[in-house]
Amino acid sequence: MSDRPNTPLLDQITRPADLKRLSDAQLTQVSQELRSETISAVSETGGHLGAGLGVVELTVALHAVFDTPKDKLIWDVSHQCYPHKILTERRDRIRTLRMKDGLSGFTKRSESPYDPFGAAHSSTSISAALGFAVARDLGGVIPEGNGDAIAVIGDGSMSAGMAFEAMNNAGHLGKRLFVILNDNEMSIAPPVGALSSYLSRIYAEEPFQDLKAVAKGAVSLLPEPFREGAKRAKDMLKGMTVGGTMFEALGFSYLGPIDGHDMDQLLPVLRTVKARATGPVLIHVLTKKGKGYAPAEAARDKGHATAKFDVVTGKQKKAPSNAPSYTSVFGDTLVKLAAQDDKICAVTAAMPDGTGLNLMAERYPSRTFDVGIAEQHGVTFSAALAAGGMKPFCAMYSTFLQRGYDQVVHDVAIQRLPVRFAIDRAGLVGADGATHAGSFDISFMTNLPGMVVMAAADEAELAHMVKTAAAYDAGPIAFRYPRGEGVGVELSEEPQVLEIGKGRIIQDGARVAILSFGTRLSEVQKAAEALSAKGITPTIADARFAKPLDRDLILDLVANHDAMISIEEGAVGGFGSHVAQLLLDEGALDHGFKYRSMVLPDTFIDQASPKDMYAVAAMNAEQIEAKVLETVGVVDLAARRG
Ligand SMILES: Cc1ncc(C[n+]2csc(CCOP(=O)(O)OP(=O)(O)O)c2C)c(N)n1
Ligand SMILES: CC(=O)[C@@H](O)[C@H](O)COP(=O)(O)O
Ligand SMILES: [Mg+2]
Repeated sequence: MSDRPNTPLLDQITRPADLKRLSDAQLTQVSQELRSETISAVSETGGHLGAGLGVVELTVALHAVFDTPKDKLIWDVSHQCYPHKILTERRDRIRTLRMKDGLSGFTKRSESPYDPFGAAHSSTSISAALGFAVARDLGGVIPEGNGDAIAVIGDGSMSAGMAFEAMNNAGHLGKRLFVILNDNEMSIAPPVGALSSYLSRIYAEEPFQDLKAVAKGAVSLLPEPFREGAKRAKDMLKGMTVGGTMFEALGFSYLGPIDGHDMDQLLPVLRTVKARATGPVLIHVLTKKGKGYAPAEAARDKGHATAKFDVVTGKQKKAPSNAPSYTSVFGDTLVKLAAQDDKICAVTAAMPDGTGLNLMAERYPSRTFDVGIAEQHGVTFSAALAAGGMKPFCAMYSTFLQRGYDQVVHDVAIQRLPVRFAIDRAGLVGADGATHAGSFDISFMTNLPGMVVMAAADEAELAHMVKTAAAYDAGPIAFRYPRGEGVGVELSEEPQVLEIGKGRIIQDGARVAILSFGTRLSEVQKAAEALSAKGITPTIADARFAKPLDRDLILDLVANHDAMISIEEGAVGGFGSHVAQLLLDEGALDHGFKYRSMVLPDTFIDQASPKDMYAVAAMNAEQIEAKVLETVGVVDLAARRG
């Protein structure tokens, strides 16, 4: 290491092996520099700031003690991985985070060998770590080698069933495995539930300052790892919990709680477990989300996610909005309907603000339930609320509803229970990338017998669909809408109840019909304007429903046009596939009628702006225009040659 004064130590770190040459005091200095670098980078890119700031010391300590990438460091959700990326050969690209062709905002196997397991949905890390540990012990061979497996999981993510399924299995198998429980007493919103209270009680029973003093005393016995003192420190730390913990009951050794911002505690404890552990160990680390950046620490969400910002003031640089977000239209409409109907209630899985249910929670707290990160439970809970005579709105992001799919089938659809699924973040979402894209819900919901599936073309349509769902008691019903702002249409005072299975004509035309499902409608309209200059006026229809399909509307379009193109913000197997099935069943394609569908391509699309992602998917106005020209056979040869 350079002895040059004032040279940031971080400038001398390219990869974790470089940390091994530093003293403990220098590691503390690296942490400070890493925190500044993280803040500086996220101020330019926007993204998940608070979680990363909370694990800066932990990141340095883990990389200093363990031997990544041979040892497998697995970040749960991985929204806290920016400091990890800086230390693992990616500092030079850290200012491209979440951008097109830049670094992913999450861990990603294809990006780096230091990311042994990708994530972005929560609570998968313990299962993954256990899989690596078992593969190691069975002699699995991979280029980086198979060392220790370490899962870092937050208190919010620990509330999901999957984490406990993994703990249960790990405790039974008894493999050497490390779980770091990063307890910052925050999820995106303040954490909820009995587990959260339990974790607080673990250290509330002993004043934290006392524990800290004892822990410090214990670890001061450990000038070097692997000495006799290590065992004593371990025993002392373990002995601090009164009467054992639920983790011990599950077969883990429990260590802690320790202060996750104090390198004098983190380093010796990690060295101790690395040297001594034989089975599964859980290390309970207390941290602060947003640590070390006052605007994040002061924010309601502790800086969970931010737009680009000014580092000095913390002020976020957001583009002014021209229309309300779909999320807020959903939240506002639901609150209005709940005022008229006391059976309306709402369920969110740890996303009250993200789904707009914060509005419902403020106005009707006794009818609003945040179940924690527990989509499976949230869906079944909603099913039984419906069975019990309530009108539950189960509001989830499309991507997270995937986790509750068996419950949608088994508990809701088969029993024909009138759960109202409000599916937010439908379609391509932008900077969060492929893991968060809402690509599959049209397919997986329309495949279910008895499920009604709607997509809003704009924010006014969304309000109608919320009202339609509230009025529909015959079985389950779902409506989907995208992330971000509406298109700026006027919202009616009184939303309407739509007729189930009926679409609407937006524009009458000739030769070709465009049948839109969802918010591609505005792109279709832009394409139609460009086409009119070329002498083509397509008919435009908004299907509103993918299930049941508006057969009359569709067969009428077939009867009066030479060709039809459907478009939806979803993968193959959804709306277009159901339309194709109808046309086949009706023999509508037997006589040369041309039908084409525009769906998301059969690839996972990397992060970029939604517009750029839809360009990759070939679903923006220009591409719709090209599809129409191609379909009706008026291909602009000059443009093609150009
Ligand atoms: C299955 C799933 N549901 C919801 C989310 C959205 N989400 C991302 S981070 C987060 C909070 C996680 O809290 P915690 O694990 O305590 O981490 P912290 O942000 O506090 O570091 C949530 C709810 C998700 N990523 N995955
Ligand atoms: C990490 C995670 O899963 C969430 O924080 C997600 O990034 C939120 O997305 P929205 O910004 O669309 O609410
Ligand atoms: Mg947390």
